Amino acid sequence: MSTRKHTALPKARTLIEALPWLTRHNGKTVVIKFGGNAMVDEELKAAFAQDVVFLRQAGLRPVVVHGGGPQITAQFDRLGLVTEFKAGLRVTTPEAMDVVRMVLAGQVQRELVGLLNQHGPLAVGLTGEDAHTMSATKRYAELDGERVDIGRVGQITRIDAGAVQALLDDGRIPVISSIARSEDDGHVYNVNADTAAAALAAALGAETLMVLTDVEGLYADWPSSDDVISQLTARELEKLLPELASGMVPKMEGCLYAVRNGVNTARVIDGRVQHSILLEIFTDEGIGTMVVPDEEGTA
Ligand SMILES: Nc1ncnc2c1ncn2[C@@H]1O[C@H](COP(=O)(O)OP(=O)(O)O)[C@@H](O)[C@H]1O
Ligand SMILES: CC(=O)N[C@@H](CCC(=O)OP(=O)(O)O)C(=O)O
Repeated sequence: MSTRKHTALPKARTLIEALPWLTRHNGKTVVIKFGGNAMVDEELKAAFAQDVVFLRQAGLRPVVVHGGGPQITAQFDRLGLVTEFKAGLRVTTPEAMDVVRMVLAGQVQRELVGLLNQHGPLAVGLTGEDAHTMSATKRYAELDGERVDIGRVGQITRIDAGAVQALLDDGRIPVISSIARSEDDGHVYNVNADTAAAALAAALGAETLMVLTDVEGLYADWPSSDDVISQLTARELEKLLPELASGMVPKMEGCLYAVRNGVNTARVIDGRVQHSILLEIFTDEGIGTMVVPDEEGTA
């Protein structure tokens, strides 16, 4: 009996350590972007689902916005079709849009909803099309100073967060695919998932935007070094933006947009580390890169 008590004590301490964080975050909305590159294996995806459900049961209001770039590319491969990116955005013909929509809404979103719902009737999947959650107009890519037509790629013009708020109020976990309804015509647009998550976080007045990816955070001098910048202000990030490359660009632009539009912190964290969400929310040692608004920072 006494041995059992003794071995259980560290567990109680761990729970107590989380108390100030639980108090601080109670009732707060957290938008979590789960990148396609972070969905490495089944175990990680299951741990992701556990973390999100944990947040919900601990009194937070988590919202998941998911990507699926590698999964979309794999589907193109299976179909024997070629797909290309320009300035980090997928060239999306109307036929390609069908594939993007099928993979994001029909495959990746369904899988995440299924994993979350193993813990109860919690997750509800939707795309930005549903209830006009995300509206967009055509976005062009900038290549060597030239405007390039990349098809049905959208830039978000409006977020109607009503349906997402209603789901949160009902105790659900919304899982959202980055597809937007078109303001221009009756069709839909492919939206980068980082951009979609940032826009939604701002519209929801979220406390935190958390972007899970396949690196430890923002590297100061990528690819020469893997020193992670643990914290920076919006102004510091703005100065760094022109030097960033590839997939980090929409992530950091999204973080900047979020903190400049009412979100308290925006973080990029390593989705390959199991339970990285819990480590980031409930401990002092943040594990990735945290962007804070100017007035709270050190710029
Ligand atoms: N400064 C940087 N710090 C970290 N990663 C960077 C940086 N610049 C570019 N990257 C690249 O960005 C990638 C993450 O973006 P992306 O591949 O789009 O991921 P996701 O599918 O999670 O959205 C990293 O794997 C890395 O190759
Ligand atoms: C316009 C554009 O490029 N859209 C992305 C949408 C998915 C996405 O952003 O997925 P990750 O977060 O996994 O990169 C695409 O088609 O790949």
